[in-house]
Amino acid sequence: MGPVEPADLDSTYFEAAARARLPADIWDFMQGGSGAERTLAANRAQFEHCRLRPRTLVDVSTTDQSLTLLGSRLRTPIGIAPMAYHQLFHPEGEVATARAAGRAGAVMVAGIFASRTLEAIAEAATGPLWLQLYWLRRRDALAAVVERAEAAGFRALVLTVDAPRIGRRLRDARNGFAVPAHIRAVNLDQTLMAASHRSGQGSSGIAEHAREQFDPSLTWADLSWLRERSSLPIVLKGILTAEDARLAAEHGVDAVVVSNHGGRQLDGALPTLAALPEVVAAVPPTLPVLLDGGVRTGTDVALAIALGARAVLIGRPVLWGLAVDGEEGVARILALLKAELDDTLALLGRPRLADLDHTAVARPAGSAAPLATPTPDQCR
Ligand SMILES: Cc1cc2nc3c(=O)[nH]c(=O)nc-3n(C[C@H](O)[C@H](O)[C@H](O)COP(=O)(O)O)c2cc1C
Ligand SMILES: CC(C)CC(=O)C(=O)O
Repeated sequence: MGPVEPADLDSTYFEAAARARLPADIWDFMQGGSGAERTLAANRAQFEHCRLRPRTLVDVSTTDQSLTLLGSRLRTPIGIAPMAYHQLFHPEGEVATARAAGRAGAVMVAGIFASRTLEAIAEAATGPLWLQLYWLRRRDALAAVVERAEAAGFRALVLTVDAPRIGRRLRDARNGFAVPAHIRAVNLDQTLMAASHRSGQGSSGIAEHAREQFDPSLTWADLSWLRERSSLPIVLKGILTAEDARLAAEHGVDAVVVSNHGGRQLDGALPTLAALPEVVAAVPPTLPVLLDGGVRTGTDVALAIALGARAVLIGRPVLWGLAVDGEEGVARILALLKAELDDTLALLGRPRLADLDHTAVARPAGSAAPLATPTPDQCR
């Protein structure tokens, strides 16, 4: 083995390196949140606030972070969150990301606004792929994408439910951000995407595009339309309350993602780690609950799993890796997070994911007292 690169010990290296490489408006689009960015900050603060309760004299000579999720075998509970337009960050776009996910044994959720075709992404992937959907007014276009995804071998549909319109992203509005003309959501008819490429006065192309093309009248009753069109598992992304978690279970969805869209939608929404326990408590134990938002270290992954998440999704750090070194950069970010989680499992005295339960988390933060059962306000 050669010398260890300092970069491979610290994901903040990738953040700084990505910032140095990216044009300011693309950096802002990626890194930013909505409004005063309170929820963006709260996602991180909640992880900082929680503390672990390590057990000792446990045999940790073997650690194991593998699991089965929606029928797919994964080598890690760390997956890639859906994000639009990976070619903003590297010319190979989603194809590079998919290769890196495969190398890590991680699930990748491709976005409906992917800049590479579903077929090219599927060809590059050696691990499971899911496809994220926004509910477009043009249901025929949505149905066509779903059909293509199924044919290409995608294994689940992830419907984003926290975006009837785009949050007030002030950085994008100030920058008049528009998706550059040479980067396209190639899986959709370009007449449906034109507004994304036009920068408006005091608004962004993506916000104007969503107003034009997203269907804000979507309700629970519409889920049956999607169910009728595909036999793939359906995952709802953007659940933050017990009420909606219960409705999701009642409507027969196959998994939910506790998410506030990385602080990019409703500013002031609660941080995902704080919402997680009530969502987990509201659904049957067989229904997988995932979490995203602010997961930056192996410790964060362990906290989320201990509080009931089956897996986590990573957003911005994947794009930092992609911007720095394409497939290799994403592979390095995923390898780093996996190595950190492996260390955490060993030092926490919980060598398998199944050993990680609420007794691994102190409550309230800083207190050593465990709880007999998890409560919605654990670690708040
Ligand atoms: C640049 C960017 C683009 C995104 N695009 C989408 C998208 O198209 N669909 C979606 O459901 N979520 C999208 N998200 C939200 C992510 O899926 C995820 O919820 C969030 O980034 C997780 O938080 P983190 O970045 O703090 O890890 C996007 C996030 C970023 C940063
Ligand atoms: C093109 C956008 C709707 C994608 C995005 O920025 C997001 O969903 O956060």
